[in-house]
Amino acid sequence: MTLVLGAIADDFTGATDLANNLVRAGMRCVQVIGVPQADLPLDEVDAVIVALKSRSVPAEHAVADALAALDWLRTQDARQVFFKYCSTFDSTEAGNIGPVADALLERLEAKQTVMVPAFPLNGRTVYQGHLFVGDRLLNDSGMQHHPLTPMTDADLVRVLGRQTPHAVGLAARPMLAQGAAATRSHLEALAGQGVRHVICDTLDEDDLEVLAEAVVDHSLVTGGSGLGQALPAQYRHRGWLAEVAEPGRLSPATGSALVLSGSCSRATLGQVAHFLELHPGFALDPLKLAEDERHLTQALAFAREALADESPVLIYASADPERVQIAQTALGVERAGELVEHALGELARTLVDEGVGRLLVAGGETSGAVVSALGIRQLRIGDQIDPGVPWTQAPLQSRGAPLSLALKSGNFGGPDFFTRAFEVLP
Ligand SMILES: Nc1ncnc2c1ncn2[C@@H]1O[C@H](COP(=O)(O)OP(=O)(O)O)[C@@H](O)[C@H]1O
Ligand SMILES: O=C(O)[C@@H](O)C(=O)COP(=O)(O)O
Repeated sequence: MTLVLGAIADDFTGATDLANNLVRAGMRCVQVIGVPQADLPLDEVDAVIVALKSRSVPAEHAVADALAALDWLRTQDARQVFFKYCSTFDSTEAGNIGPVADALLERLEAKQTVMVPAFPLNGRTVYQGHLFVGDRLLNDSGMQHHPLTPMTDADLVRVLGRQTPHAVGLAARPMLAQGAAATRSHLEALAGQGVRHVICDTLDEDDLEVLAEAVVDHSLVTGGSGLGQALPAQYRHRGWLAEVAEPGRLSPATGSALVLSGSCSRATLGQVAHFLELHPGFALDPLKLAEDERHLTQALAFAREALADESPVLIYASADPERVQIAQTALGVERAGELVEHALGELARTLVDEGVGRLLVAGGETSGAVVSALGIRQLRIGDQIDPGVPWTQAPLQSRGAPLSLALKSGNFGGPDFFTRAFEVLP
C-alpha cells in the first residue's frame, strides 16, 4: 500500500505532537519508535511517524538514523516525507536540523525544502525569519536555558546558516500574503538561485494553509507540527485520503496514574508546582543519583506507597536553571541528563510492571528514555489533552490491557496539565 505521508521526528514528544495534528485533521496514523522492522503490519493507515531520539546526539548519528528511517519509508512508497523538529527549532551549533535536512534532500535527489517550525496554536510564530514564543523572541523565552539545546538566537536564517554549507533563504510574510501560487513561484525562484533551505514566516493558520498548498508536491517538507494541521486538506483535495469516522479512538484506560518529569522548561516547572499543591511528589536530584543508588530506591519506595493510596504520583527531576547549572557543572551536561533519564526509565519499568497503567511523561528526551526503557515499539494516537499533546496507547505484553501514555513536550500544556490529563482520560 502507498503511504500518503512518512514522517521522521527527532524526538518522541515531537512525533506524538505531529501525529496528534494529523489525526485531528482526519488522517489515520501510527507512531513507531525507531526504524520499524520490515514486516510492520500497516493496514489502513495514511501516515507513519518514525520517532527517533536524535535531537541532541552527534550530527553524524542523527543523519544515519534519519537516512535509515527514510529508506524504510521509501519501501512504503510514502508520497511525501516530513522531517519534524521542534517548534522552537531546538538544535546544537553543529546541528542537527541542517545536516539531517541536507542528507534527506540528497537521498531524495531534491533541490530544496521549506523550514516551517511555527505552531501558532501554541504561540510559536515566525516573522522575518525570527521565531517568537508567545510575545517573546526565542532567545528570551526560557529556551535560552534549555539543559541540552539552549537557543540563544531567534534569527533562524542565521541559526540554520551555521548548520549547513548551503544557502538559506526566507519566504517572508508579505510574500505569503500573496497566496499559494506566488509562494510556489518564490520558492522556485529561490531554488533557481541555489537556495536549498527556505525558512518560512508563519503568523497564523492562514499562512499554514498557504504554505501547505504551495509545498504539497515537494518530496520533502520540514518543520514543527503546525504544517501537519494544514497538509491533510491538501492531500484530501488530491483524493489521497479516505474519510474516517474516528481516527483517534482508544480503549478505556486501566491502572494507577504516574507522572514522570525530566523537563526543566518554564511550562513544566509551573505544572510541577501546580500538581504538588494537590498530590504527592518526589524530587530526584542528579547529584544524589550520582552519589548513591539509594536515592533511586527511595524514589521507588515513595511512589509505591503513594500509588497504594490511589492518588496520582509525580516523580520529577525538573529544576530551575540555577539548580540545573549546579548539577551540570558538577557532573557535566551529558552525565547529568543521563542519570536523570536512566532513573526515570527504571522507575517507569518497575512501576508499570507493578500496575501503573496511566503514565504521563514530561520532556522530549525524557520521553525517549522512558519509552525505550518500557520496550514500546508502537503508539496509537487518541484524543488531545492540550494542543500538541494527545493520549496514546501502547500494546504491552506484560499487561493484559494497553498502557495509556501521554508524552508532553516540555513547553506545552496549561498549568493544570498534570492533573487534568487524568481527568479527561476515558
Ligand atoms: N535537575 C536536572 N539537572 C540537570 N539536567 C536535568 C535535570 N532534570 C532533567 N535534566 C535533563 O534535562 C533534559 C531535559 O530535556 P527534555 O526531557 O527533552 O525536556 P524538554 O522537553 O523540556 O526539552 C533531559 O536530558 C533531562 O534528563
Ligand atoms: O514542536 C514542538 O514544540 C514539540 O513537538 C517538540 O518537539 C518539543 O520537544 P520537547 O520540548 O523536547 O518535548
